[in-house]
Amino acid sequence: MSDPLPLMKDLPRAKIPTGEPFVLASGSPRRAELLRQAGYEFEVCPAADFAECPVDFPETASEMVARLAFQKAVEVARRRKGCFLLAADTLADCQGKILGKPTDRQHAEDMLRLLSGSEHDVYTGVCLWSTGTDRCYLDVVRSRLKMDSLSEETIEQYLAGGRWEGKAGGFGYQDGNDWIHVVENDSESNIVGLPMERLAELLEKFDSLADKVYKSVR
Ligand SMILES: Cc1cn([C@H]2C[C@H](O)[C@@H](COP(=O)(O)OP(=O)(O)OP(=O)(O)O)O2)c(=O)[nH]c1=O
Repeated sequence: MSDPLPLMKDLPRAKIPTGEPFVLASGSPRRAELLRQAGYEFEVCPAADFAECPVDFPETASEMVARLAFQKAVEVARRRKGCFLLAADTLADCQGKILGKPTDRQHAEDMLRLLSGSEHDVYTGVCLWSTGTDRCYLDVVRSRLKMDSLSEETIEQYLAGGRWEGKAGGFGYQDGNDWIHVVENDSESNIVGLPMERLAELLEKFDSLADKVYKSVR
């Protein structure tokens, strides 16, 4: 379900460091809306679904969002030359269980029941990549949330509204629910898919932070 993102006040914006066209390598309507609200000019070029392929080795939620953001950037960088790419990935982590987007309503319900009454973390991985100069930087931002214990009625109502679709952890912080609270790092934009404050910092410092994507072999 596509629902409008409430207006977020005072979202920061920074210059694209290389002057290349800015490309959002994501199909997330929330990420595009956040960039628009901050006043960025950009094109949208989502990564193919296979960029989110699963792997069979242990990794933390933080490692996984960094890897997936990088994979999405790699996939788009192959096709879109001479641009400044931004790719991202968002996951929730509750007691060591990593929660991505629910595959169906039952999956969303299972996630909500797991999160109900607990604290959990939301991680967003951000990959910035200047394809013209072949320099890249990866970062991860974490926010901690607490969900009240949800009644059967609340779970049923929320699932019936369909707003769980396409959202990591099966719920949207932005949906105006009074049962979800920020405990640490109140970057609301991070929770909904793109840490706008960190993005502006990374753009400002990109020239000193970023490194060649591959140093020796390409
Ligand atoms: C935790 C949380 C996530 N989300 C969203 C942000 C992301 O769009 C989505 C996580 O899925 P992602 O795989 O990070 O992104 P996406 O599939 O929407 O887009 P793409 O893969 O093309 O980049 O969950 C919310 O909207 N609200 C929330 O509270």
